[in-house]
Amino acid sequence: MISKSDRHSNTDASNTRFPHLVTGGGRRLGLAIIKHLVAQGELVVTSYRTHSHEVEELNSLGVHCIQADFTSKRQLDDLITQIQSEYTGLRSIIHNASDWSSESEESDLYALMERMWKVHVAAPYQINMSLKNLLCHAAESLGEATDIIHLTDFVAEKGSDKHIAYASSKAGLANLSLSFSRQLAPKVKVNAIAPSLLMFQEGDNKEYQQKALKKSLLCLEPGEQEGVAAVQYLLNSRYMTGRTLALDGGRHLA
Ligand SMILES: NC(=O)C1=CN([C@@H]2O[C@H](COP(=O)(O)OP(=O)(O)OC[C@H]3O[C@@H](n4cnc5c(N)ncnc54)[C@H](OP(=O)(O)O)[C@@H]3O)[C@@H](O)[C@H]2O)C=CC1
Ligand SMILES: Nc1nc2c(c(=O)[nH]1)N=C([C@H](O)[C@@H](O)CO)CN2
Repeated sequence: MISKSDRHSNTDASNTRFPHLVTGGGRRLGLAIIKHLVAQGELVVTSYRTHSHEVEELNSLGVHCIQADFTSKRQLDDLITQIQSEYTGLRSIIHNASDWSSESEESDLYALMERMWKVHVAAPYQINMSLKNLLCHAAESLGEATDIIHLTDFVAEKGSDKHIAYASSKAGLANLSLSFSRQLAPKVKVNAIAPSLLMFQEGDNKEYQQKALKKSLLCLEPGEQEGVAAVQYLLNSRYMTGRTLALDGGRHLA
């Protein structure tokens, strides 16, 4: 029997390691979270929508990459079925996948809201409901709580002028943290991370960037590692659940 202190943080007495599931792992924050976990020797499964050289890189790192567009119920069901058939437990589920669409980009507003809800609420809800038993099994085997982490957004609480449907769906995602933290305690901790600005999109011009930076007290673009550090804090925490880490540079006071 190896002592708990000798075990890898994510290995049970039978030396079984339980993977992290990260959704939207093909770029930016999701990709950075995965590389951070892999660098620590963790096992990772990820869902991606669009195949890319980054996905190929993740495959070469031993990450189990599964294609799934969350606007397709069949693809979401297939993702869940594949994970249920290949794994007996999960160390965490990190809901990072997101579609940041605005009203200006979509003439069919019903379709926009439907897509926002599918990606940010329906998919995380179905994944949590279908895979919570794997999180609980891993917690029992490891002798410590496992994690669900929802990537929400500052605008979930404040609303948005140009991303109304997006913001409302992120509020729905934030609400999932409350229900699942009550339902799954103490085996599973359920928390959210609500950034206001982590990193700009490639196409954001200087005028837009300057305007966005001035919205917070700290006036800076922290970068993806700010989000990675928040994820690691929640994975390490033994006493936080049902809460949200606000990564907003003091925007609530600006
Ligand atoms: N960047 C920031 O400043 C902020 C980010 N956040 C949140 O943090 C998280 C990470 O942000 P960021 O890295 O910028 O996100 P990105 O928008 O750059 O990437 C989102 C990921 O989600 C995937 N995705 C998009 N649509 C779907 C879909 N229909 N089905 C499945 N996957 C999909 C994308 O896949 P593909 O690459 O194939 O398109 C991509 O991998 C998100 O939840 C975001 O809302 C919140 C506030 C600020
Ligand atoms: N899925 C995404 N959500 C968000 C993004 C993004 O790039 N992808 N970016 C933001 C911005 O940082 C915005 O808050 C300020 O420019 C918000 N959500």
